[in-house]
Amino acid sequence: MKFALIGNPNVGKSLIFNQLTGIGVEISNFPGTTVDLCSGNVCYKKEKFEIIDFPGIYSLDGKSEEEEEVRKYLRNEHVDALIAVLDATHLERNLYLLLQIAEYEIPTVVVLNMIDEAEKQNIHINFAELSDILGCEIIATTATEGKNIGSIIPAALQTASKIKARVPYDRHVEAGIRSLVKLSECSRLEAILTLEGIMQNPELTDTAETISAEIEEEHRMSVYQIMATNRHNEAAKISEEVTSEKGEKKEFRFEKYLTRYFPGIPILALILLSTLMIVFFVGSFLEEMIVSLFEQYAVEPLLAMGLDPLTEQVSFSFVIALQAGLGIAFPFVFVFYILISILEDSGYMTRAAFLADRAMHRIGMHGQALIPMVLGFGCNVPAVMSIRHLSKRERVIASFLITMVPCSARTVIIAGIVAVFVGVPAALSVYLIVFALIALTGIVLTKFTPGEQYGMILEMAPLRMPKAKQTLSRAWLHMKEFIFIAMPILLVSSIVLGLLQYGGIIQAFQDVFAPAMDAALGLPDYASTSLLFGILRKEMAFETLAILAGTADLGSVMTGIQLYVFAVVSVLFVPCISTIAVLYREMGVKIAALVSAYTLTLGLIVGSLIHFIWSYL
Ligand SMILES: Nc1nc2c(ncn2[C@@H]2O[C@H](COP(=O)(O)OP(=O)(O)OP(=O)(O)O)[C@@H](O)[C@H]2O)c(=O)[nH]1
Ligand SMILES: [Mg+2]
Repeated sequence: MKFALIGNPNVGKSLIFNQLTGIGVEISNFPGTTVDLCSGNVCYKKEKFEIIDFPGIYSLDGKSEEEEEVRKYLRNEHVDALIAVLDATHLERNLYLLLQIAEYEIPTVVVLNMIDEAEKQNIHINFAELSDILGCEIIATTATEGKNIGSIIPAALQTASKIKARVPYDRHVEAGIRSLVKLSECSRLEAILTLEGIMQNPELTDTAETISAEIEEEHRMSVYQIMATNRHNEAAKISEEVTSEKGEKKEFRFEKYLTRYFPGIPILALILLSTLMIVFFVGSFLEEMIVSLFEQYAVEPLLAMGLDPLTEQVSFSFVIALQAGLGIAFPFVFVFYILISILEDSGYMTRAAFLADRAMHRIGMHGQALIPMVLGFGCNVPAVMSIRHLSKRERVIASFLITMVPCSARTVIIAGIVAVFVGVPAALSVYLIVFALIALTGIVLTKFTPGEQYGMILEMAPLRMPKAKQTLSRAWLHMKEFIFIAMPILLVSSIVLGLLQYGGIIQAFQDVFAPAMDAALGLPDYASTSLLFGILRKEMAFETLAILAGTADLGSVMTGIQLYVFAVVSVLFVPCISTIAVLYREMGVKIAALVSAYTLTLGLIVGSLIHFIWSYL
C-alpha cells in the first residue's frame, strides 16, 4: 500500500513524514524546503506501508517543475490514499489546493495541522462542518508536539475517501467540460486539464481550443483565469463557513518592522554580523580546547613512542586527520548549523531574503535567485537543487552566484584560518571581498544573459519561537553528514597523503607546482596540495593544510598574509566536487565546466592580486 503527503509549502508535511517514518528529512520554517520526492516506510500493526513526501505546492494548475512532478505522479502512479496536510492558520489558501486535489478522485484523509498556532491566533475551525462539506475525515494535529499524528495511518487505511466537494465552475466552463467529456469519453479531470491548457491530448485539443476561444470571447478572460477565480471563490466560501475568528492577531505588528528598510536593514546587518561573530568566537574556543587535548593526549604520546618510520607516518596521519576533523571543522560546522537552524525556524530567514531582494534589485541583481542563495550559506548542494523552479536564464545566473556563496565549509576556512590566526576584522574582510565579487558577477551576468527577468514571490513564513529539539536535530542531520561522509574521506585521504609523503611523491608533485604557487600567490609548497584537496570538500583545504604542515598551529608555519591569501583562494576557487556533480545534473556539463573554470580563474587572480598588492605596500 502506498500513501502520499501532499499540501502547500511550509505546512509541516516533512515533520509529519519524519514522525511517521522515523527518517530524518529536512524540516525548516522556510517554504520550499523539500524539492525532491522522498519515500519512506511506516509499520502499522506489523504491516509495512510506503509513504511519499511530496514537495510543497500552492496549486496543481501551475507550470513549476514541482507542480508538474506531483501532477504527473498523481495521474500515472497508483497511490492508495492521499494525506492532504492543511495549515489551519491559512485555511483558504490551503483549500484552493485541496479543491484541485479533489478532482483527481483519489481517496484522501485531510490533516489539519498547526492547530496550536490557530488557537494562539484565535482562529476556531468547526471540524465537523468542514468534514461534512468535504465529505472526508479530518484529523486535527499539532505536529510539533506529535499530537494526533498516531491517528493518521489508521485513518488512511480505514476511512480515506474521495473528497466530495467540487468547485462549481462558471456555467460556460461547465458546459465546455461536459461537451468535452461527451465528445471523447474522457474523464472530467482530463477535460478540465485540457481546457486549462495543462494537458495536451491530440484528440481533445482542437475542440478544447474552440470552446476556450468562445468562452474567452464572452468573458474577456482566459478559461484558466476564470477557473482559478471560481476555485478561489469556493475556497473562500468554505473557509468562511467553517472559521470563526475572535479577538485580534497579535504577532503582526513587530513583524512589519523587520521587512521595512529601516530598521530592517540595520537589524539584518546586525544579525548577520553576530552570527559570524558567534561562529568565530565559540568555534575557535572549542577548537583550541579540542586541538590542545589532541596534542597532549594523542600526538605527543604517539611521537614519543619511537615507532618505525612507516608505522609512525601512518598513525600520525590518522591522528592528525582526526584532530583536523574533530578539532578544526566540527566546532565551526556545529555552531554554524545551530545558528542557521535557529534563524530559519524562527521565520527570520524569509524576511532576510525579502529585504535583501529589494536591496539587490537596485544593483541589477536577480530577485528569485535569492532564496537559493540564502540556502547556499548552509551548503551549495541543496541550494543548486532548489533553483529548479526558476526560469532557464535565472538558473544560469543562479548557478554562478550560488557556487560563490560562502557555505558552511568555507565559513570553517575563514573562521578557522583567518579569524583564528590573522584576526576577526580580516575574516570579515574576506566576506566583503566575496560579496563584492558575487555582486559584480551578478551585474555582469544580468547584462549578458539572454531572457526575461521576473519578480519574486516569496511567502513570509510565520515568526515562531524555534524549538530546541527541532533545531538540534536539524543541526545533527548536517553533522551526521559531516561525520559519516566527510570524516571517512578525510581519514583515508590523510593516510594516502601520509604514504605519498613517505614515498616522496608529494615532494615531486610540489616541485612541479610550488614555483608557480610561490611566484603567483606567495604560498609555501604544501599549500598547492591542500588547495587540490579542497575540491573534495571545501574545508579539507584547511584540514590538509594542517596535516601537511604537521601542526594545527598554522600561525607558526605561515605568515598572516599567506594564511589570508590561502583562505581567499580556497574560498573562491572551484566549488567542491559535490557541488560540481549537482551542477552537472541540474544544468549540464557546459554550465558545470564554465562555473568551475570561472571560479578557478577568479580565485587565482584575486589571490595573486592580494599577494602582489601586499608585497608592494
Ligand atoms: N507551531 C507549529 N509549527 C509546526 C507544526 N507543524 C510543523 N511546524 C513547523 O512548520 C515548519 C515547516 O515544517 P516542514 O515539515 O518543513 O514543512 P513542509 O510542509 O515539509 O514544507 P516544504 O518542504 O517547504 O513543502 C517547521 O518549522 C515546523 O517546525 C505545528 O503543528 N505547529
Ligand atoms: Mg518538506
